[in-house]
Amino acid sequence: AEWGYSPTNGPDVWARLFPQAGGARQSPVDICTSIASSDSNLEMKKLTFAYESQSDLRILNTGHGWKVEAPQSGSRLEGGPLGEDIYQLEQFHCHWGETSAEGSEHTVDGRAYAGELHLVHWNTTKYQSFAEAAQHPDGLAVLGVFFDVGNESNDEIEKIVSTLSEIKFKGQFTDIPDVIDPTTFLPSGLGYWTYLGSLTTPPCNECVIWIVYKEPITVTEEQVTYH
Ligand SMILES: C[C@@H](NC(=O)c1ccc(Cl)c(S(N)(=O)=O)c1)c1ccccc1O
Ligand SMILES: [Zn+2]
Repeated sequence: AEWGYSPTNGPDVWARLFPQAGGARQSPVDICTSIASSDSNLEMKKLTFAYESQSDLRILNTGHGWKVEAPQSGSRLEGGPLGEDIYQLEQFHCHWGETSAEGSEHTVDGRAYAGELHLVHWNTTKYQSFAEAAQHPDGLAVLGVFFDVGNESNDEIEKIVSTLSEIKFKGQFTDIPDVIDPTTFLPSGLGYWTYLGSLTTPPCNECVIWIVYKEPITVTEEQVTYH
């Protein structure tokens, strides 16, 4: 049974096929800024990240957007809400919609953004593999970055979007020749919201520490709409 986003196979029926989708810490959520509380000890342990630049990364058409496989043993995400554990980049992917008025998974006070980039990491301090980490409540950490549509195109996103014409159909993949540095996807303002949630796609494992940046990055309409 293929899951998707239609009335017959979308989020409202995922729980029939994927029991975790009916759980108590499901993502995405609407971030209500008025009730989000600031947590002083998050400020004490600054969230830090270090990525490598990689070329020839494989990009896949997942049928729900694109996904770049980027296992980076040299990458590190730590601090902030991640306790003493170190998380390593596994992949990054994008969610977007038919128009630039919608497409993000998280919303902020009910407002959707044109799209949302997810940098998926797993806890290498405690677990031996991504698959194993995804079975534990502190197994994954995902950085979410909202896309705002504006006049400037994002050069790094362009390196990715420029390959999509080669992978028009679900399951197709190709290599991105350019060097990609995931650091360039992050906004300059590093304020974020964080909460304990899940994969937003099946099997919806409740294993994700979410870190959603407040500041969106700007991309052009062409960079975030289906063609
Ligand atoms: C879209 C893509 N999803 C992932 O690869 C994915 C994996 C881990 C996380 Cl943590 C997330 S997320 N969105 O919570 O950041 C998404 C996907 C495509 C096809 C089939 C299954 C499937 O999962
Ligand atoms: Zn995602």
